[in-house]
Amino acid sequence: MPERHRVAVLGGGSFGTVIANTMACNGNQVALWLRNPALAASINERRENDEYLPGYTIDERVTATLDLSDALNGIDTVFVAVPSASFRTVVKDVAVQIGPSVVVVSLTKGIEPGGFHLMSEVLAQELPHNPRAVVSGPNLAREIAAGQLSACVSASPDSAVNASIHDLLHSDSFLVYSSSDVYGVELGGALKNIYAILSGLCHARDFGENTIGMVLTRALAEMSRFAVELGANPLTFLGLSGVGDLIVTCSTPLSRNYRVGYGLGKGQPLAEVLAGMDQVAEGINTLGLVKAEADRRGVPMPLVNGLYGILYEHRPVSEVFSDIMFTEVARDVEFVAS
Ligand SMILES: NC(=O)c1ccc[n+]([C@@H]2O[C@H](COP(=O)([O-])OP(=O)(O)OC[C@H]3O[C@@H](n4cnc5c(N)ncnc54)[C@H](O)[C@@H]3O)[C@@H](O)[C@H]2O)c1
Ligand SMILES: O=P(O)(O)OC[C@H](O)CO
Repeated sequence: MPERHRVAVLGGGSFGTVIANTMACNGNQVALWLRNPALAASINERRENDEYLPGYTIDERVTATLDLSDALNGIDTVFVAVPSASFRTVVKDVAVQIGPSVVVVSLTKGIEPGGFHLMSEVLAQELPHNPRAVVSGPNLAREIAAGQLSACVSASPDSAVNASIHDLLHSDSFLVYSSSDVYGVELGGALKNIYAILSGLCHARDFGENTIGMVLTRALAEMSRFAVELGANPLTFLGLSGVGDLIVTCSTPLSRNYRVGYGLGKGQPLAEVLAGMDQVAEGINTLGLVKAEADRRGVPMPLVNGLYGILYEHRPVSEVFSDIMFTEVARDVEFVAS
């Protein structure tokens, strides 16, 4: 297969690695930038990210590098796959090293701590002249690595940018759809992490499937309501990056956020659950940020408030669920039942 594009992926965790490899298998030359020399050597010499995706073979067209300038040299597109807490720092370094024609894509599903900035807003602030997009959807890295059929949504106001991302990423096992609703797509990916924590907690407490179905339906109502307040299209939440990602992340221990909730539901303190994870669970930070923003805007978020109470105010789970289901239900019933 002839070389097609030169691209960079920033962040050598599970998602950065699988997206880098997906593009390489499509014939593109991919620089994967990461910080861990041993991991770079593992990828370059043994074709394996032995820390995050052991056993997954990485194509020869992926070159791991510790040098950001090297990674960005001669590229037409850069994908950012670091946690939201590090996103701006990384993007600032990128901004001084790329020209205005390079397409910049966020793969990150979170909200910047210390304010309420979505990744698309950080990109607009730091790289105002570059074409930009976000990619989100029901995309468990391990399942993509296993070749399970998966699909994502590329969102940009510029259809040519969506087309270029489709060209890089789309394959027989990884389908790429397009949207112009950037906020809707990225908010779906960020907000569902909160409800994945809640779902993990419900599963740990052996709640029935009927109950969990009701909780997730309410979650969809709540996240859509919040996102619409921020300018998203409510219909986006009926698609892959909304309800699609919500279903996946709330259903499986492959999700880090679900695992956090499961541990909490089994009585582990939050600090202990997090100490046992070597990967980011974005929902923890997102929960506090969304609660503060919803309070500020006056958006009713009973599930967010309830989970916040369990995590940070030591409220008993049974008391919170009683409140959510019997006291605060009225405002969501209209949406859910219609
Ligand atoms: N893993 C998935 O299934 C998946 C799927 C879709 C989206 N995402 C999102 O992608 C983002 C990254 O997730 P992941 O699964 O790859 O996380 P991860 O925890 O597996 O890896 C994150 C990587 O970023 C690196 N990193 C952190 N701060 C950095 C910095 N300042 N500079 C350079 N590198 C830095 C870490 O060292 C690590 O290698 C998250 O926002 C996540 O929600 C993950
Ligand atoms: O492992 P999580 O909980 O970060 O979820 C991974 C992906 O976002 C699922 O689409």
